[in-house]
Amino acid sequence: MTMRLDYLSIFPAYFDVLDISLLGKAAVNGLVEVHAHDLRDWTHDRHRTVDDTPCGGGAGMVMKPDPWGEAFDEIIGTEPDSSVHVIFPSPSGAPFTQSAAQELSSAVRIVFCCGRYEGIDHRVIDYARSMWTVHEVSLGDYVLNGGEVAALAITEAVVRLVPGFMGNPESLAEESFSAGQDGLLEYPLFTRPVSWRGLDVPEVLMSGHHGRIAKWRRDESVRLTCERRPDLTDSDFGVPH
Ligand SMILES: COc1ccc(Cn2ccc3ccc(-c4cc(N)[nH]n4)cc32)cc1
Repeated sequence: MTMRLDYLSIFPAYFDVLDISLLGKAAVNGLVEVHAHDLRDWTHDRHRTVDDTPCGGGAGMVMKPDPWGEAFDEIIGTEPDSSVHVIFPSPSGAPFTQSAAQELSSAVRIVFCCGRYEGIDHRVIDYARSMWTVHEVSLGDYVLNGGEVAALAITEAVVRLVPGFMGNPESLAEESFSAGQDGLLEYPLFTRPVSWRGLDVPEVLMSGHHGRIAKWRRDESVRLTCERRPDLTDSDFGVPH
């Protein structure tokens, strides 16, 4: 099953990068199909205007609804279809999580609507909600200039979970935030040389004693999680506060 990804933006060149590395390979393997579109292709004035001043006043500019609606008609269609997932990155969106990425990895179609300026006329989101499955998502509590970088991050988080994408699916189970780690941060990783600039690999990892290695790794995950992400330590996970 091929996943179709569409990107609507006034900077479609942001998505040229999707031809590189793993994502490029996935596209070649037919796992994903990527289409980037310039929102200005759905404007009709000489200046290809996509923005206007906010109703009710306020600073900055708001993206007009018209180009979005015409782009939707052409790219997605005019019939409702709940199997189409439309993602609006937004500073006021719900936090994007690994479980959201997991859910989206089984989608047949995802359309990323990348806003700029102060954002998109809200009726665009309301219209999209009446037609498709809409997700307004934030990448985190920091401010970007537009939705493109967020769309790239979400794309990578989702596509790497598509069955057949990762060469070694076992590696997915051991990662931070994956269910396999009980919601804990990943333990520190080491490889050869065993001694490097006076810094040595922890002896336990060279002991060949799998039980002790597993305990060291678990203890390190708990220590790191308590130190850096107390919000992840919850009595449900049995991790001490
Ligand atoms: C505070 O109000 C703001 C309103 C708009 C903007 C610029 N902008 C325009 C579209 C757009 C889409 C996503 C994001 C974004 C997402 C996250 N996690 N941070 N920033 C930012 C975006 C900045 C701030």
